[in-house]
Amino acid sequence: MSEVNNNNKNNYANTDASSKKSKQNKKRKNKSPQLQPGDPNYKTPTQLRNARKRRKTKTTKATTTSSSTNFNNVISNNNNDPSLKYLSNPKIAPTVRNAIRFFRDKSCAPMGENHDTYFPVTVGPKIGWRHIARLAIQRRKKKTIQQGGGSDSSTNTKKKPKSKTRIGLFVPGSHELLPVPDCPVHHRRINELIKVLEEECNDLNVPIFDNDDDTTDDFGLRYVAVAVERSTQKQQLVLVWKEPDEIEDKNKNKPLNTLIKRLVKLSNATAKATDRNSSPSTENHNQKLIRLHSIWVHYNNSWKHSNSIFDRTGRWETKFVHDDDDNDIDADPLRVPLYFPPQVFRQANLDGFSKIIVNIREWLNEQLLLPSSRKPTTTTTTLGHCLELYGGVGTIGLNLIDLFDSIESSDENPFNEKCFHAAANEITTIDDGSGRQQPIIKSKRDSITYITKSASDVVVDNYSSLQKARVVIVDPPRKGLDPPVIDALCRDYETSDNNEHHQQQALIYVSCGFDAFRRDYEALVEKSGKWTLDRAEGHILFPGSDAIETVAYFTRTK
Ligand SMILES: C[S@@+](CC[C@H](N)C(=O)[O-])C[C@H]1O[C@@H](n2cnc3c(N)ncnc32)[C@H](O)[C@@H]1O
Repeated sequence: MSEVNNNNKNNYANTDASSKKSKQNKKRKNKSPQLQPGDPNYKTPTQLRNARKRRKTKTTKATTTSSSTNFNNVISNNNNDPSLKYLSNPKIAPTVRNAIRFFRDKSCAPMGENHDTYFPVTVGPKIGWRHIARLAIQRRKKKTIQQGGGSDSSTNTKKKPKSKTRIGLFVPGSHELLPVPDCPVHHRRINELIKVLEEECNDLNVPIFDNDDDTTDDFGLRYVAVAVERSTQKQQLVLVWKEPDEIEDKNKNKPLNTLIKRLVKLSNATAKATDRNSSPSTENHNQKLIRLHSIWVHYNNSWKHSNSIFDRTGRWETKFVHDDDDNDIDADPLRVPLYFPPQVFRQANLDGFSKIIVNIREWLNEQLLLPSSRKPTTTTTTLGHCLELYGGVGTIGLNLIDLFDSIESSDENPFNEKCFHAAANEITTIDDGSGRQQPIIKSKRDSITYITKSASDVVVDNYSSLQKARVVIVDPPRKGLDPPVIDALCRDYETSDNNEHHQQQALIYVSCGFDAFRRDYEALVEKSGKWTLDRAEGHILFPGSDAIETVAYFTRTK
C-alpha cells in the first residue's frame, strides 16, 4: 500500500515538475538567451544532467525519510509491541491454537469440528481492556539543535542537548525503551495519566534513574505503575523511585514530592471541574485531565535490573488517597468490594476475568448445586466447604461465598490477607427479600477464612481442609502447580470423612500458563487417574498477545 501511495506521489511530483519545466523553457525562449560555452556559469549538457540527478536523489531521499519516519511511528506504536502482535485476530496466536489442538485431542473430536463444542474461547473487547500497566521510564537525549537557520554556518549557535522523558515498555530481551503513547489496549485513563506524567517530568526536570546510562544521576524515578479502578475510573499511580546512595543526599527526593504535589493539584482541578457539572473534556482542551484514586511511592533502591519493578525489600509509602466517595457500583446480588493495593496481584483485565467468575458460578450451579438439590434426600442448598489455593486477595473465592457453607482461601503473599478480610467485612448481599444490600450474617462471615502460606504448605498443614473440600480452586502463577500440590491432589484421600455430603470432589483450575497447565493435566488425569476433565474453556484476556487463560473443571474419579 505504501508503494502505491509513493508511486502516486511521484506521479504528481513528475507532473508538477514537467509543467514547471515547460513554463521555464517558454520563459527562457521569450526572455533570456541561453548561456553559451565560455560564458560564466555555463554548464555542459552532461553537467546539467548530473545536477538534475543530484537534485532528484536529494528529493527522493527526503521523501523516503519522511515516509519511513511515519511508517516507523506506526510500527513503534503497534507492531513492535509484542502484546499487540495478534490484535487483528487473537485466536491465531500460537498458544491459543495449541490449546485448541490439545483439547481437541483430549476430547477425541474429529478434525475440522468447531472448537466451541470442546473448548469454547471467549474474546472480549480488543481495545482498552488493560486496566493495569507497569512501564519503564527513561530520559532520551535529543539531538543537538542548530539555531540561526541561515546558510552561513558561522552564524549558527549550538544549543545544549535537551533531554526528554519517555515512558514505555522494554523491547523484549533488551532495555531499549519503546514508548507506547495512546496504546490501544490500555484503558484510556492509563494513556491520559502517562501523557500528563511525561509532560510534568519534563517541565519539572524530574531526575530519571537509568542504571544502563552512566551519565544519569544515581537516583530518580525508574518505573511507574498505573491501575484503573473500574467502578470510578480513577487512577492508582505508583512511582517507583531510586533513592540516592548517600544518606545526606535525601534532599534529592524533593523533586519526587514536587511531582506528587503537582499531580494532586491537577487531579483536584479535574474533580472541581467535574463537580461544577461541566464536562471537563469540553471545558478546556489544554487542561491536563487526571483523576487520581491514590499515589504510592515504592522505594526500589536496588542497582540491578530485574523482571519485577517492585523490590521485595523496598519500602512503600501512600502519598495521596482521594477523599471523595463517588463509587457507583450497581446493586449486585452479591457485592464484593475487592482491595488491590499495588503490592498484591491484580488481573490486568478484570472485566474479562469477571466473565470467568460468572462461568465458574454457572458450572457450580448447573453441575453441582442443581443435581444435588433435585435429590429428595439432600437438604442442603449450598456446596459445603471450598478450599482456594493461590487465591490472591480472594478475587474468585469471595465472589462464590453464597454458594458454599465455608471458604478457606490462601496465598503466599503476606499483603493479601488484610485485603481479603477488609473485603469480606464489607460484602453485602440482597437475600432477605427486602431488596436492600445487607451485610452478611456473622456466622457466615466467620466461615470465610484466610491462610497466608505457600500452597505447598497449605496442602500439608491443612490437609483436612483439602480432604473435606467439596470444591478446590487453584489459580497458580504461570509456572503452574507446585509439585507438592499435585502430589496432594493425586493422593488417595477418598475416605469416609471426605466432604460432609460424600459427593464427588471438584477441582477448578484457572491457568494463565498453558504449557504448565498441560504438564499438570497429564499428572492429574493421565498419570494418577484421580481426576476426570468435565469441561474446559479458554478466555483471551489479553487480545493481541500470545496467551490464553484456561479454565478446566475436573471431578474426582470415583
Ligand atoms: C495468577 S495469581 C491469581 C490470584 C487470584 N486468583 C486473582 O485472580 O487475583 C497467582 C497468585 O498466586 C500467588 N502465589 C505464587 N506462588 C505461590 C505459591 N507457591 N503458593 C501460594 N501462592 C502463590 C501469587 O501471590 C498470586 O496472588
